[in-house]
Parts: sequence; structure tokens; C-alpha cells
Amino acid sequence: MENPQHILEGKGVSIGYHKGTETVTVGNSLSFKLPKGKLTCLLGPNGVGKSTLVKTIMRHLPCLSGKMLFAGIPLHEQHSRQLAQKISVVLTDKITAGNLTVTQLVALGRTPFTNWLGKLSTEDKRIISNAMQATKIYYLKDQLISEISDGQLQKVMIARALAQDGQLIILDEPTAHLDLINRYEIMHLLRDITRKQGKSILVVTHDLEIAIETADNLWIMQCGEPLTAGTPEDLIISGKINLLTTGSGLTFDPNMGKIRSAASQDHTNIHGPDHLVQWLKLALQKSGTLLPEGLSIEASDGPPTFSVKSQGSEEKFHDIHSVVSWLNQHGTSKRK
Ligand SMILES: Nc1ncnc2c1ncn2[C@@H]1O[C@H](COP(=O)(O)OP(=O)(O)OP(=O)(O)O)[C@@H](O)[C@H]1O
Repeated sequence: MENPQHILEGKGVSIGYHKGTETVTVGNSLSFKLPKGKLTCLLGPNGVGKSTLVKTIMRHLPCLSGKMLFAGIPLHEQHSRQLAQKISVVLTDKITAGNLTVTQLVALGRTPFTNWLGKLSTEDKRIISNAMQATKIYYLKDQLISEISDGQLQKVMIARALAQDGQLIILDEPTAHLDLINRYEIMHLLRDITRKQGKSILVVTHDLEIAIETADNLWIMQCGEPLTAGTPEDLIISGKINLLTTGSGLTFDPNMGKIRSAASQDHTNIHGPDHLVQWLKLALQKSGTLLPEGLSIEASDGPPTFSVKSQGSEEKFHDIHSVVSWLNQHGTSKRK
């Protein structure tokens, strides 16, 4: 029976691959629920099995044990053509379609629906055009794939997935190799698609900060551990986000929303507006400067001012670089 809330469900799923006569297990007993109409990001260290999980969902790899349900129906019971109509996937593989136009590549998304002649109906053409409009690449429609940038190509691949018009879109590292602005733009575009078109989207990514900003849910995969899921906000306030930094000497700073060195000093003797205090702490951490007891820093706004107070004396600075230089010249210790 169809579960109204979850498009995809995994129950005790083991993933892996066959190597000759051997079966290599990459992940064991993974359970997950992918909510409908939401953007979910799958994060985890290199080699933990994120792509293997995606390929297992796509049935490119066998599900070694456990059960996966798509819209409440066991995945293995679904006909591959039906599945291709319902789930679209954008993988990391380099595409070799340079001699196709953007429209022709997007039109390939309709392949599971066309007859053996591959003829597009008026409805197919309308869906293709809509997919190009939604991804803001319509202006590129007659351009050759070999003539567009990597960021534009990612949008074309998303348009192709949209043209497939399935319920679930899975993307494996769609923003790898893109510049910061394009990474934000693509993730916001995916979020938009969940909101405006009701699609469910699963994105494999290493972009923690952008995932926190755009995703409704995060899935964290850790070697030998169950899959941890939750909203980014709850994973942060519960500290579970630090599953991503286990054993690395790094920690997620909930105030800055960034990963930082776990060894950095807390600097409780710095006070003032959050944005000034946070950036000063980061600069101190990077330079390895430790503040001695009895020294305090008061930051204030407009223009930024940092008052360094120690044993009755006070020095004022208007930029962070000067504060750090002064501290390093005036006897504060450096972390080794
Ligand atoms: N067909 C295969 N043959 C040999 N090894 C494989 C195969 N498929 C996956 N692996 C191995 O399984 C492990 C998980 O790989 P996978 O690509 O799923 O990791 P990932 O989490 O997606 O990593 P990354 O973040 O680096 O992309 C790796 O150790 C990889 O080398």
C-alpha cells in the first residue's frame, strides 16, 4: 500500500557489489525514509557507500539484503521500464553527447515514454519545453552540448531529469566542480522544484553548508553505523551533525555554521556582537593564538572596534589583522 508521506523506504538494506564470485558489502542494515515533495541531502565521507546506495536504489546494483519500497511497493517487484518513468537519476559520469543540442539532450528524458521509434508527441514537447523553462536554460535550447559550460550542463541534466517527469529525482554530486555561485544556484533550483512541482529529490553532496541552507532533511552515512536522518537544524542542535567529523579532529561550530578545528580554544574572554566575535575567533584559531588569563577583548560595531584590555591598559584596533598581530607581538602564547 502506498505510504502517503514517503516516496522511498529502506528497511535493513545491505548494499555492495559483486567482484568475481565474491560479494563485497559496503553498507549494512541501512534503514531510511525519503519524504515526499522534499529536498533530502545525503552526506558522508568518501567511500562510505553513497553512490553505491544510489545505484542500489536505481537497481544498477543488487540489494544484498533487506527491503526497499518505492511508493509503498517493493522495488524489485517493479518493472524496470515503469521504474525508469518514476525515478530519474543524474549521475556523475561524464556525458558523451557533445554533438547533441540542449533540446535533444533534454528530450532524452522522455525516452522511457516514447515508442520504439522514439517519436515525441505534442505533450512530450510541452514537457521538454517546461523543463527547460523551469531550469532557466531555454535560451540555450539550440546550443550544442560541447559549447556550454559545466554549470550550464548540470542544469541541462537536471532539465532532462525533470523532462522524465517522474516522482523522484536522484542526483549524485550535481555541484561537484562548480563555482560557489553555481553550487548555490543549483541547490536552490532543486529546492524550488520540490516546492513548485512537488517532486521528491535526493542529492548526494559534500557541500555541508549549502546542504544545511537548502535541504529539508539530511541523511548522514557513517562507516558501519545506521543512517542518521533529520532536519539540518535538529541535527545541529542535537550535535548529531558531528557524525560527519568523527575522528577527523574537526567539529561543527553551531554558531558559525561551519566546520572548524576541535582543538581551537573557546575564547570565553571575547565579548561583543556575534559577527565580530566569530570572525575574530576564527582568525585567532588560524594563527594559533591563545589568549592569556586576565586579557579580554571587547568588540563593538560601527566602525568595527576591538578593545584589548589587560592589567589596566587598553589598546584599540579597527581590524582583526591588527588585533592578531598585536597579540602575537605582546606575549600571548602560540599553539604548537
Ligand atoms: N563496482 C565496484 N568495484 C569495486 N569497488 C567498488 C565498486 N563499487 C563500489 N566500490 C567500493 O565501494 C566503496 C563505496 O564506494 P562509493 O562510490 O559508493 O562511495 P561514496 O560514498 O559515493 O564515495 P565518494 O564520496 O568518494 O563519491 C568504495 O570503497 C569503492 O571503492
